[in-house]
Amino acid sequence: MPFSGEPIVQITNASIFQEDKTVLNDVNLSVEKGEFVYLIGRTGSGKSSLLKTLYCDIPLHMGNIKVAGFDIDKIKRKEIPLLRRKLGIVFQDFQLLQDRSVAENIYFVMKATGWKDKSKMKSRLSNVLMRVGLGAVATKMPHQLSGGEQQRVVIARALVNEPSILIADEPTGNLDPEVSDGIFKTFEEINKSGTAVLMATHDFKIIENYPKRTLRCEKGSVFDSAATPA
Ligand SMILES: Nc1ncnc2c1ncn2[C@@H]1O[C@H](COP(=O)(O)OP(=O)(O)OP(=O)(O)O)[C@@H](O)[C@H]1O
Repeated sequence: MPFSGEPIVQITNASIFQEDKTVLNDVNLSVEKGEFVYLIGRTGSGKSSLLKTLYCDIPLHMGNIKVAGFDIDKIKRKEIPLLRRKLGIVFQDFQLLQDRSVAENIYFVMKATGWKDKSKMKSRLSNVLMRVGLGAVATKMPHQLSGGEQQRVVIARALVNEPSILIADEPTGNLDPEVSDGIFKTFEEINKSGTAVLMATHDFKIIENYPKRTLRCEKGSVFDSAATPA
């Protein structure tokens, strides 16, 4: 697939920290608009730390990172919600509010990101649920859904503001293989409609079945499967 324009993620000479410890050194990579990239590596190799730095959950102390047009090294506190509106973030543990219905979970994010018009909210709700293959679940409570369905709701919630990139941290980590496959295909569908996906995963079945460019965190560095050997 041809990619055009400025990358959606551009990392230049960045070091990734956890508190005062360097987790990854001198990271240089980019993710193009509309690209689908895996982030792999052993437990503790720095995948989550790298992703968290991209959405400003961990501060960037060294280097430059540009995400969806925002300079992460210069970003002001008040701009962080604007950045996050351009990103869809999906975690392993579904992080749905358990005391609210599916619709209320999604409306919660809409309200927090400035949506006001009730009829537009309603139509966006059915649109995002449809995109993840969920029909009549809007009034259900999270505990009435399977793990796979809950993860679909999380993906739907992440799509509310039409993000340019989905950042997913082990999105299939807690699911059975067949369910994982279905969730993965949902990410692929979303990617086909133009949203870039950066997915940290340990799920080697998925990587084997759906090979893509892979970034591997190892011994403090990130290796890119697309890089030409020196
Ligand atoms: N909140 C934290 N405070 C201090 N150190 C942390 C914190 N979270 C992670 N670390 C450390 O940072 C390093 C990288 O962890 P990170 O969670 O980024 O790895 P990971 O590759 O995502 O691992 P996993 O696959 O288990 O999620 C590890 O040495 C970890 O112990």
